[in-house]
Amino acid sequence: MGLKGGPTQDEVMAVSLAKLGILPGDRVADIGCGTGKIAVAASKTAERVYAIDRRSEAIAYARAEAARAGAENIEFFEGDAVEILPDLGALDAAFVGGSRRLPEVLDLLADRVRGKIVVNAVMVGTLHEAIASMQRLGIFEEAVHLQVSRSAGIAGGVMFKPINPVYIVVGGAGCS
Ligand SMILES: C[S@@+](CC[C@H](N)C(=O)[O-])C[C@H]1O[C@@H](n2cnc3c(N)ncnc32)[C@H](O)[C@@H]1O
Repeated sequence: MGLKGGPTQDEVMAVSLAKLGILPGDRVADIGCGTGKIAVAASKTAERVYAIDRRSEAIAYARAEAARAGAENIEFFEGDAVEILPDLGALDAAFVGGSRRLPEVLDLLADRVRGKIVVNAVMVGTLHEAIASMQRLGIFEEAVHLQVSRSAGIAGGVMFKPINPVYIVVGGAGCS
């Protein structure tokens, strides 16, 4: 794919979506939507998905991916999530793939999300920020370290090649 940062690896997305537990009728935010991969996957179950990214090239890319997938229930927002979230109202779940201003983003989500908040972190600093913010807000549930290796061909045989490890941080029950 031609976009810096993403797409989320299939196995990481599968665990993240399982932790989000999106239900039919849900309103879901994908914060830092990048390629739109999570937004498109969430749109298959959710009623409405709000895909937010501060980079115009990410929004353009994600829009094209959504059109290709025939996903008509995704609304796109270009800008920082901290500026956009206050206008969205209540949400049922939120996926956070972007780490800028993470403590502020989590403050806003804790007030708005009825269900789960799932953060994907690649950097240890982001992992710490996510856990510390969720603990401060009283919404921290668990963190998962996901290390996946995939089969790859070698000299007529099969070996396993690791993909980059990802931390999946889960929070919830911030707002009722
Ligand atoms: C690692 S990429 C996300 C990958 C995406 N989940 C995918 O599957 O393609 C992180 C994205 O988050 C965006 N981002 C980071 N912090 C943000 C914020 N506070 N508000 C909006 N977008 C943000 C970046 O511009 C970048 O496109």
